[in-house]
Amino acid sequence: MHADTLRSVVVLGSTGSIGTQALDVIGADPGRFRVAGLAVGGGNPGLLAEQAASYGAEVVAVADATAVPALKEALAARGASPVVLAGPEGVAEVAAWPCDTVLNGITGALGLTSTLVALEAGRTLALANKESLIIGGPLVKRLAAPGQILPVDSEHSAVQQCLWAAGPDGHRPEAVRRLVITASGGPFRGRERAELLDVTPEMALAHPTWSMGPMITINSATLVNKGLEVIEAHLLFDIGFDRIEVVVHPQSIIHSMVEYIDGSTIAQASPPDMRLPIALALGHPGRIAGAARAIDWTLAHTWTFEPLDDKAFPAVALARHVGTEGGTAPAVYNAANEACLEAFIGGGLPFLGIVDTVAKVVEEHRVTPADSVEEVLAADAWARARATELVRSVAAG
Ligand SMILES: NC(=O)C1=CN([C@@H]2O[C@H](COP(=O)(O)OP(=O)(O)OC[C@H]3O[C@@H](n4cnc5c(N)ncnc54)[C@H](OP(=O)(O)O)[C@@H]3O)[C@@H](O)[C@H]2O)C=CC1
Ligand SMILES: CC(=O)[C@@H](O)[C@H](O)COP(=O)(O)O
Ligand SMILES: [Mn+2]
Repeated sequence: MHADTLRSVVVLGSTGSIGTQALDVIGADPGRFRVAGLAVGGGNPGLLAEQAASYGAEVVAVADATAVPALKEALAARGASPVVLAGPEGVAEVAAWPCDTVLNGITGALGLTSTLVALEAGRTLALANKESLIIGGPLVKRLAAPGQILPVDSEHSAVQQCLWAAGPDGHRPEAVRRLVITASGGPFRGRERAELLDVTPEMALAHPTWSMGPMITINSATLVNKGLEVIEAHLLFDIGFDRIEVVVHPQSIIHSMVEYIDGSTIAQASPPDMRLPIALALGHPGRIAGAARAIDWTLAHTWTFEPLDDKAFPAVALARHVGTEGGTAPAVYNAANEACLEAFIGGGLPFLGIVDTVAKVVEEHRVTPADSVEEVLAADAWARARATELVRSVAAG
């Protein structure tokens, strides 16, 4: 590929699970990609410096300004001299840095500003940070031109591929009967509610099929991740909640499906490896050869499907409820969950308390429109504070 066809990429959250895999994809094809900028929280300045030096980033940012001295020292030791920015404003500046594609691999609601800034700057947004779309909802959608957001989340990348595979006619909304989103079921699949009483963070962090950051891993255990993904699918593909189904598929090989009105179902299948959806979003509209391993059809293997147990795992039904309410409701669901995760990891809330508390916060919330960032952030702040109060009152007995 000629140098002027190089695609420049900004990777936000470059030291995390998505970020490091994105750099693997980029590094495997230096004729296709170059790294324009990197941004992180600041927990691992040494790794950020190493990435900046290896990939020749023009700019790096750490959200936590106290990490700057260690970062500068590590950069100097590697002979790298990118522009160094700090604080949330520094991260936002990297999100708007001149480039072709911004990959948002930041975790949680913190990723909202970057999503908005990248879209406003006109960049193609490879979106792993589902939370920003879910909480920003109409705000994010208003900013995004058709095709400007490319999903990185494996299920949504799969749906996108199924829609593309069906050709121009299959992509028409009236041709689609429903989307079927697959869920691994997490480490506690098959358990009843009573069997979830003494689940520890260590147990919840043991995902059966994917290796991911801690927040999404625990969200997979509670099925909150699948709830968020149902809302994400509704927003990305403009389809009603009554036409989005969840099916448990423990092997995580079928990443989702589209059922058409004529009874045909198109599914996307590949071994669980995020480098495939990342490569697809970064390389779009091309496919990157060897981005991930394909299924080995010489080995005997079985794919199974089962219904979701909504009694033991009510998070998906709750997400459908907040998604249907719209406005600030999804932001409240997400923020209450993030606060509860922190409490669970810190030992201050039992596993079942996570979704129970989110449900209480959602019930108390008076939904308002989410037409501005301020409205979304106010709902987010209220939900975190209320969830924290409820957690404390439970702990106090
Ligand atoms: N991991 C996966 O396989 C998948 C992840 N996703 C989604 O992708 C996103 C990232 O997940 P994952 O990679 O697992 O998470 P990780 O926890 O592994 O990584 C998060 C990254 O975000 C950085 N970060 C934290 N705070 C900020 C901030 N304020 N500004 C900039 N960067 C920040 C972290 O830096 P530091 O460590 O310095 O704090 C780290 O680099 C999530 O939204 C998740 O739901 C979706 C599908 C699959
Ligand atoms: C890899 C990915 O996209 C994750 O969101 C994954 O789907 C989590 O697995 P669960 O199906 O267990 O939520
Ligand atoms: Mn997913």
